[in-house]
Amino acid sequence: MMNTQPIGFIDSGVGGLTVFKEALKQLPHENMVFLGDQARLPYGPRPAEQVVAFTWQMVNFMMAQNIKMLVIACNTATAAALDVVKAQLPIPVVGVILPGSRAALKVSQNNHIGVIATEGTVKAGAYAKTIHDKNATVSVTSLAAPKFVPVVESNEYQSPIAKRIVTETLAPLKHTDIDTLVMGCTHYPLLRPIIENVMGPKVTLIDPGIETVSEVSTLLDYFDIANNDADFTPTQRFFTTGSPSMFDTIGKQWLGLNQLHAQHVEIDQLPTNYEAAPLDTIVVATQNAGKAREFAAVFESEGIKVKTLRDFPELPDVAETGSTFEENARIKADTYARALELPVLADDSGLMVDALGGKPGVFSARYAGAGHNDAANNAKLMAELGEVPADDRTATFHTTLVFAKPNQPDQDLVVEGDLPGMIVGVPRGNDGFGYDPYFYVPEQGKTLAEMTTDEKNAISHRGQAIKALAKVWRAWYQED
Ligand SMILES: O=c1nc[nH]c2c1ncn2[C@H]1C[C@H](O)[C@@H](COP(=O)(O)OP(=O)(O)OP(=O)(O)O)O1
Ligand SMILES: [Mg+2]
Repeated sequence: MMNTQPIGFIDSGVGGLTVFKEALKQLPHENMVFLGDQARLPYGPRPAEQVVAFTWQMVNFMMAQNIKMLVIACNTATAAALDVVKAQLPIPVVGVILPGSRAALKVSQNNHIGVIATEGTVKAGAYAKTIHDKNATVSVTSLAAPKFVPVVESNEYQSPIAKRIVTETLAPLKHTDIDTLVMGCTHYPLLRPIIENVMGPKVTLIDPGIETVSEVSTLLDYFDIANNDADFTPTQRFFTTGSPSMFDTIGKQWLGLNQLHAQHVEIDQLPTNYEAAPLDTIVVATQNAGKAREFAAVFESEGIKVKTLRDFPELPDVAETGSTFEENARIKADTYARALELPVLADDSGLMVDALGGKPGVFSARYAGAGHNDAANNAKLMAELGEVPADDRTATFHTTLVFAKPNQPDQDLVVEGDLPGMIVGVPRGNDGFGYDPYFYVPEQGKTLAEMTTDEKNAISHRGQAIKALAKVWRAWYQED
């Protein structure tokens, strides 16, 4: 797969760059976007509701960058907002606390883990809770280190001041027997040499960022949204709500880059909650103009535009290799949903003639051979039916519709519709497409090609399937 949508990283400031640095290492082909909310840091002392509101503003900024995955590279924001953001965003969201807790549990020998973090993270008990969920016998000692973030953000993290602050702050932990210390704020790994020095060799430091990026990597594969093109040279973009010059200085140093130009952005007017983009377009994975017209007639009457594969000429064809309508519709919907990163509706349909043992069925489009040629297909149908008497020419048109979301291959929505009728020996009517001129509907006294699009939709296999879809798709669309 070649998915070049970026991965988004958000933090209150430059701390998230410790996670970003790890991502550069582990995910060398991914485009990435970073946002630091430096104008409003530190997040640590703020009330949780405010951290949630600020986080949504960062998330909304990121969603406008068309990201395929979000990393909350901030422990305070993870503690306050991960659950709600994860529940509402249509893309995968990763926080830092669970991966950090997992790493600490793996390392600790004596089951006594220390955590240093911001006041917000400590107050929420985020690490203690997550660690105890996994192993209730472990004891966790948490300590707030509110002075660390300002030291890092002012680019003093290698200075004597930093040494003094770290030594003073960590003093209470020196009297414990912790053998593992989680750096529970993404700013802290910048202070790692000093923290290591103060805590001594018996304490192993945990940088949750490293484990977080491993989880990101796993999820990219799981959702099949990684960019696996080894020749691809990715770009990194950096945004800050504060001053780009300070960001650039620390960023270049920490990431070891020669060039780094962060762009200043304002996000405080963005919404503090998430509103899914209103659905105004449905993509139907079809090359068939006749089908497209019928979908458009239904959806456009509800104010929804219909796009088809003709609007995306760069997309490759897929082979309809299934042996049922549903299999083929799934192949079309799933493949194009993933390629477009959008929900996609596919239609697989066909004509089943009783006197021909249900043929042409799933082979309706290719009845007379490869390619789409309605005239050749109809000629073959007439030839095959030969002298079969009019009364025995019963047939059924069938449609299976599959609606697929890009990130949830197991949640495809499937509906069907059937229309019984008769195959006539002489074509009638100029509307419709495919086998329509030969498909006679006794109740209407017309072939499908003698009906307007609306008349056909009112009774047809496709029209019925769309009606079944109409009852369920909005709820399905909004589900995770
Ligand atoms: O209402 C219909 N009225 C007349 N003919 C119809 C109808 N519905 C399906 N049919 C015929 C057309 C095609 O020969 C085959 C569907 O094949 P099927 O693969 O689903 O569609 P397709 O290849 O034309 O377009 P695509 O796969 O890009 O959606 O059955
Ligand atoms: Mg087809």
